[in-house]
Formats: sequence, structure tokens, C-alpha cells
Amino acid sequence: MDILQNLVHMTGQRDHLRLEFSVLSTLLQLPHVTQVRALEIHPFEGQPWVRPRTWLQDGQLVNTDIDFLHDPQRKPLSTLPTLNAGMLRKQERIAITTADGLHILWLPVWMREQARVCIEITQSAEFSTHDLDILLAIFQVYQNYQSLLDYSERDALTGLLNRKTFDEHLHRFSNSTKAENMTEIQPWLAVIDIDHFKQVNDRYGHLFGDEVLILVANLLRSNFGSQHRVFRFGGEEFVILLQPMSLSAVSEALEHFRQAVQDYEFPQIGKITVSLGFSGAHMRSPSPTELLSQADEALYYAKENGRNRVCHYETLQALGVLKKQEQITHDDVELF
Ligand SMILES: Nc1nc2c(ncn2[C@@H]2O[C@H](COP(=O)(O)OP(=O)(O)OP(=O)(O)O)[C@@H](O)[C@H]2O)c(=O)[nH]1
Repeated sequence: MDILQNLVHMTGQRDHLRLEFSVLSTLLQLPHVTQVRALEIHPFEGQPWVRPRTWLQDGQLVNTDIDFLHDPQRKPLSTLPTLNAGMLRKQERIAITTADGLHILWLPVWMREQARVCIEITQSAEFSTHDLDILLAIFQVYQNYQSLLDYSERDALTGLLNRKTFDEHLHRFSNSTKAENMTEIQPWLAVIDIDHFKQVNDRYGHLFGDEVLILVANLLRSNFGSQHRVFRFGGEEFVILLQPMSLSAVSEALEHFRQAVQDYEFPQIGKITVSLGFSGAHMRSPSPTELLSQADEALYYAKENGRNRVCHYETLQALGVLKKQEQITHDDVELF
């Protein structure tokens, strides 16, 4: 009955992290389970890394508040060779018995051919068929619910994160930037807008316009998808929340993307360009709303000064070329 109540609680969650807490506490109700953890898997410098994100400590489930790149607990996935090999084979479950007699079951959460999270369950007794039946049923409910949540967070056309989730990500992002005490290395927010996109629709029709949006989203994903957060923000506008890096690194990454779009041959249409504006989220940063409007001001400047370029808000400000633009609003939607 406790398990049923837990399942009811689990499916009442509207947030990935709360859902994770909920599944772990449900699993902890099972008689032989001694430890549960949610492991986060992240690509970094060309290989997958892993770290515990949620675990049981002194009888309480705790969740890390450190971002992945700064977490001292992260390590290459290859240091867990059985898990690593199982993940490479895209296995649905991976089990080992450790030298000290513990039985560990790993259940990667596969979504769109990728697993970013893996549930780890440890027992002192071997997993019986009965244990497995119950564990896997709970996990299945969790996984189904996780993909429903994921679906509701994505833009239907491009598969990028949608605007609805942006507030929450920006809030987390701005909280994590407060913890940063660095000046040179900082997180960034970039706004990207396709140039003269109306002409694409007018000349070739909406279906071709939609295809351009999908292809630009694919380029964004391949350039920024693994470490940063990419959103489709409105019609032909995208936003990226970029992990901490230096000004020269972020300029290079954004410039690389701008060039990639310029070089891309869009079927039937040929060449398309994008304009980008970005701003740093350092400690002195104003509110998230202002951060967004700073990046927007830089984008506006890029549009006014030839398009197909990347503009940095703080540099433009230091040069004194930005006029205060009260008229910059995000289309017709109120964000905050
Ligand atoms: N095909 C398609 N078009 C869209 C979608 N959402 C918005 N648009 C179109 O995007 C165009 C945006 O045009 P504008 O904001 O006027 O600007 P622009 O032509 O891109 O020009 P600049 O931004 O000034 O370079 C409009 O024609 C919208 O109809 C969509 O989901 N699909």
C-alpha cells in the first residue's frame, strides 16, 4: 500500500528533480534495498562522465547543488567499466556484484537514444525475480512519466526546450551564477535570430520556413546541445544558456555557429544567416530579465548594423554605441 501511495505521489510531480526524488523514495520502501542514487551522465571533452545527483545520506535523500563541471564527485564513466560497457550497448539494465558482496542494479533512463540519468539500486541480498518484477515496474512508471514531462517541455517543431521551461532554467542558471566568484570565466546568455526570415516564408511558403527552423535547431543542437541549454524562444528566435567560460571562448563558439549557418546549404532556399547578441551573467549581473534584455540589445545592434554578426553587450556598452532601447520587448509575450 505504501508503494501505491508513493506511485500516486510520484506521478503528481511536475518537475524532473522532484520526480527523481519520488522514484528514489519509492524504491527505498522495498525490503532489500539499502542504497539508491540517481547518477547524472554528461559528455565532457569527448567522453561521458558520471556523478551522483541524488542519493541517500543519513537516512535522507539529498540532491547536489553543484553544477556538473564543478562537482568534485564527477569522474569518467570509464572508471565504472561494467556500467560504461552496458551503456555503450544501450542496455536497459546492468547488474554487478561488488567484491564486498553488494548487488548493484543500474537502470539507465533512455530518451531519444540517450541516457543522461541512470538509477542505481543497491541491495545486500541478490535481486530475486520477485524483487526485479517490482523494481522494474516502478522504474517503468517513472520512465514513462519522465518522457511525458520531457515531451511537455519541448517545442513540437524543433524538439528544443520550449519557452515555457525557460523561466525555470533561467532561474536555476541565475542562482548558480551567484555561486560563481569569477570574473573572467562566467556563464552567458545568447539570443539568436534568423535574418530576413519573413522573406523565406513569403518566397517559399511556411513549410520551407518550418524546415529552415528545424535545420537551424539541428545546427544549434550539434554546436551547443551537450553542455548548454538551447531553447526555441519564439518564431525564429532561439536562446542559449551557456555554461561558464571566458569571453574569448564564448565569442569563438558563437562565431563558429554563425559561420556554420552561413556555410550551410539549405535545401531549395540556399543561404541563410543569423544574428546573435550575448551578455555575461557575472556576479554583478542584474536580474534575469535584464540579462535577457541586454543580450537582446546586442542582437538589435547586430540587426541594425548589417546582420550576420555576433555582438557582445558589454563591449558595445564600453564603446558607447548602444542607445537605450525602450522599444525592445520580446514580441508579444510577457515573460516574467
Ligand atoms: N514558417 C514559420 N514561420 C514563422 C514561425 N513563427 C514565426 N514565423 C515567421 O517569422 C517571421 C519573423 O519575421 P520578422 O520578425 O518580421 O523579421 P525577419 O523577417 O526575420 O527580419 P529580421 O529579424 O529583421 O532580420 C514572420 O514572417 C513570422 O510569420 C513558424 O513557426 N514557422
